[in-house]
Amino acid sequence: MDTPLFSCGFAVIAGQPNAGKSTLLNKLLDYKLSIVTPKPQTTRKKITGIYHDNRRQIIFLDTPGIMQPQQKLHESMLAITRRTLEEADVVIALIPYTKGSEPYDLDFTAELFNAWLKPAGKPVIAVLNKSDLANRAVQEKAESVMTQLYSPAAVISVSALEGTGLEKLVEILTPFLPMDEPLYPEDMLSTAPERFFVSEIIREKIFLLYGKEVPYAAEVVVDEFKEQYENDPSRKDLIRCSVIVERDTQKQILIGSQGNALKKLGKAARADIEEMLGRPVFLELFIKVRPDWRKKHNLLKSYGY
Ligand SMILES: Nc1nc2c(ncn2[C@@H]2O[C@H](COP(=O)(O)OP(=O)(O)OP(=O)(O)O)[C@@H](O)[C@H]2O)c(=O)[nH]1
Repeated sequence: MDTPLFSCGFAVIAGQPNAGKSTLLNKLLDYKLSIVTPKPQTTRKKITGIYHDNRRQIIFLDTPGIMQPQQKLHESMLAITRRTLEEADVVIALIPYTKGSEPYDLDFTAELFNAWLKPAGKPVIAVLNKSDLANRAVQEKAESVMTQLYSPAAVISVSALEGTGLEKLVEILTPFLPMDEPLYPEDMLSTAPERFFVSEIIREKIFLLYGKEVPYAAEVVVDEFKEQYENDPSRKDLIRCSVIVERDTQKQILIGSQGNALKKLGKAARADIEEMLGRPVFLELFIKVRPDWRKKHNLLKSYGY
């Protein structure tokens, strides 16, 4: 009897901020791996998520959204996107439908294909996301225009939010993956460590709870992660984190009157961290001011950019 064929490879998700990359990844893996917020540019670093079934293992690499760099942090984020594209066996160009006069952002799509995807030279699947916002006639037209203009290897409309079209997308990606043994164990969802997800959860809550520039000026560093619950269930795991901001005024906003805003942040983050880890934690947040950290090479490096 023939051994069953198995494919394994890397699919990079690239697109504009807010295209729905994180939502797609979470839905495909049926797990909230990547933070999702209504604000653009929440994904700052590459995230690896691993999809596994009996025929294939697809290692998805999420990338920071492509935009015009306005500061050093953005330049580092774009460099991450460029390097990630080099690792791809296949690229998902994720383009969201919009409700405006154009079915999707025509200018950005031209830039995505011409400036980013063609030079990378990898097979590209054009994935039109948010299909719940466009009727079938609009979708068919958009798919055919996309094929004429950019000749991707395939075009498909999906709704990451509602989960439609995703099984078909997995089938479309498969022939582009090398025939190979799985690289990772089948129950492994990501290669990133737990402490990375802890800092991402806190960042997500900052994006959801605070307005204006505060979330963009904030970075979260896990200073200490003491696992003690497993050996002694009377003691919760202890997680100490610094929330870095650029100015004193931002620190005051994060803390809020009588510390109420910070308490709310801690409570919301702790609930999600406990759900992710499946055990109780004691979470301590310290707010620190590092003036202009987003412009300083050394600080960016120490935060992993
Ligand atoms: N209607 C609709 N909304 C969606 C869909 N997919 C994502 N969204 C919404 O679009 C917004 C952005 O989604 P994200 O998944 O955070 O987008 P992203 O591309 O990861 O964004 P960045 O982290 O900024 O690069 C969120 O409010 C999502 O709920 C979809 O299929 N349909």
